[in-house]
Amino acid sequence: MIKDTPPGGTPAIELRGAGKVFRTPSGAAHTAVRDLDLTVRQGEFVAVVGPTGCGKSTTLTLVSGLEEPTEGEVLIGGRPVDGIHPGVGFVFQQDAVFPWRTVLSNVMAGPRFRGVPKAEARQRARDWLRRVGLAAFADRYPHQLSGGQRKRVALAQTFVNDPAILLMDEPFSALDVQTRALMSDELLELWGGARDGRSPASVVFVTHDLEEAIALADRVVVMTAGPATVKEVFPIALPRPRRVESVRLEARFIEIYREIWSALGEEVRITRERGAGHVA
Ligand SMILES: Nc1ncnc2c1ncn2[C@@H]1O[C@H](COP(=O)(O)OP(=O)(O)OP(=O)(O)O)[C@@H](O)[C@H]1O
Repeated sequence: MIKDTPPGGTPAIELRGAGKVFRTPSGAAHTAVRDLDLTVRQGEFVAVVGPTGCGKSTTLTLVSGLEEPTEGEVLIGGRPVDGIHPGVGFVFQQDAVFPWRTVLSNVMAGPRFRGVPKAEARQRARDWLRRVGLAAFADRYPHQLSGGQRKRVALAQTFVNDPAILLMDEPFSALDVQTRALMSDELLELWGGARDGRSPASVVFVTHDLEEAIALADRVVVMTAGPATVKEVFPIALPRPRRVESVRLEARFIEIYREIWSALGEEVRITRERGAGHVA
């Protein structure tokens, strides 16, 4: 087990003994996550893997401020999370685009909402559309784009707000395998080069795909079967820059995969043996 303390400076995200109990419609208590201890450093890319339904998304909603913990603490930049933090960006499996707005207007929406003057918002949006390879698509509507292109819009929409923290919940899982690998590479490039010489965003990336987790992350967090807590944290000592299609063929990658799978596979088996979910 790797001790989870950052080397110095204020950690970007801290979960300290955090837990979440939901009330089900029948009034019963359902523990989704428990005793979560995790620190994400500034500029660190952390991937979270765990069996289906274990509580990965719930962990993200606690960090996002969309839900409050019922136990323990969640801190961003050393302060308790109190509602949705302006420095946090999200990318989910479902695209959060406005279907009635053009691509450009979608990417401008965040800065406009934050009070950026129209001309500057347009300029920033155009710049991000260029960076994600969609400069020629600014006037299209979301339904006129492919799944991968819509995902690029979602990335531009998020990065245009210059988030210090990026929360991603299976952002590429609806894409085909090749597009997915391409998008992972693009994400790494955007993440590495986004903040003009400043430390990159701190990322928490939830995925079902262990290969994706290893290819992207500095550390991979394995969660237990639900109610989830941190089972083990694995540092990924693979050099950057990485290209996901080539890095996963490296001998070291395969060794890391085996090591993490021995921890994750056990939790997946427990979840399967219980059936789809767990009894709270
Ligand atoms: N609002 C809610 N009310 C009641 N129970 C909830 C609520 N949200 C989530 N849960 C339950 O909490 C548990 C964890 O759900 P969560 O979505 O966090 O898991 P997950 O690991 O992200 O799942 P998956 O891998 O399938 O996406 C599940 O049993 C789920 O049914």
